[in-house]
Amino acid sequence: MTVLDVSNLTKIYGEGCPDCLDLTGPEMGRNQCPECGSVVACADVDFEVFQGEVLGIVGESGSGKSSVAEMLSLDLEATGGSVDYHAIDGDLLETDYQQRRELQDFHVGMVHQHVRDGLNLDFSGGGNVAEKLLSAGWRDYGDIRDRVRELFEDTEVPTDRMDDATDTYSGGMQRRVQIAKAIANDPSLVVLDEPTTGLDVSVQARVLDMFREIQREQGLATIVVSHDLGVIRLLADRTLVMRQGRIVERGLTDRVMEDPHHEYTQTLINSVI
Ligand SMILES: Nc1ncnc2c1ncn2[C@@H]1O[C@H](COP(=O)(O)OP(=O)(O)OP(=O)(O)O)[C@@H](O)[C@H]1O
Repeated sequence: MTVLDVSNLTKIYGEGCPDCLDLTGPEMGRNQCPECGSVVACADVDFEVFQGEVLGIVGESGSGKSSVAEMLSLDLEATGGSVDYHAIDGDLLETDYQQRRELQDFHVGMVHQHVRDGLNLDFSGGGNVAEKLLSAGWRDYGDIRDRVRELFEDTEVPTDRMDDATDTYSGGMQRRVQIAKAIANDPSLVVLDEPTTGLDVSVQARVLDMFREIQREQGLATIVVSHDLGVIRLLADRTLVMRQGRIVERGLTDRVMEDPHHEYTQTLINSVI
């Protein structure tokens, strides 16, 4: 089942002009329009995401990955395009404020690149997850505690730390709490933006393994955005490669990694071998 169908997704920072799209992109070697100075973060981005699959988006810093992720998690307004989303049977980009809140509360879980964008570090870890349950209508204190405990167990956060302030948690624990919060209301889509930023290598592997297990068990449609090919290789079934705001290559992750067709993908892969 198709969860998300993205067509011509475009984000331009700035006023934009009729030449922006023609004068930017990988062939032009830039993402800033020389005519008007606007930055074309991404343009003409097309893809589908199916239930139970992980789609990876990889590219170097500035290629437009986060802009795509934030538009799909409804944290950033798109300049153009359409996103058919099965949960609302319509265009995600045409939703009003109320619908967006509802989608973020129930249907789309986001794990932000920067912990501070996803968690209130002054709240307890449990409080951060409880906040997400409260916004979805949970009211009974005991039920909320039980659900938070269950989510902490699933994401391997020590339950005896539930009531401690989140800023006393390790980086890996904070990332796990973000994942617990993202999946709290059984969303149909989870977006992970650079899920291992700031974690050391052994912690990265444990967080990714834990997420992969939950993702498989729950059949979550997931988009994972990373500059790190190791993260993409470990999580993604299919991969899109972005450069200067455009998709330059797409395919099954194994194929993209082992037999990259585009010169840029070959350079990316060679740079980590
Ligand atoms: N608020 C903004 N105003 C102007 N330009 C922006 C803004 N946010 C992002 N950009 C520009 O848009 C382009 C794409 O940025 P984006 O963050 O989507 O890329 P990215 O691939 O996720 O990079 P990173 O991994 O470094 O976050 C970059 O050139 C960036 O400088």
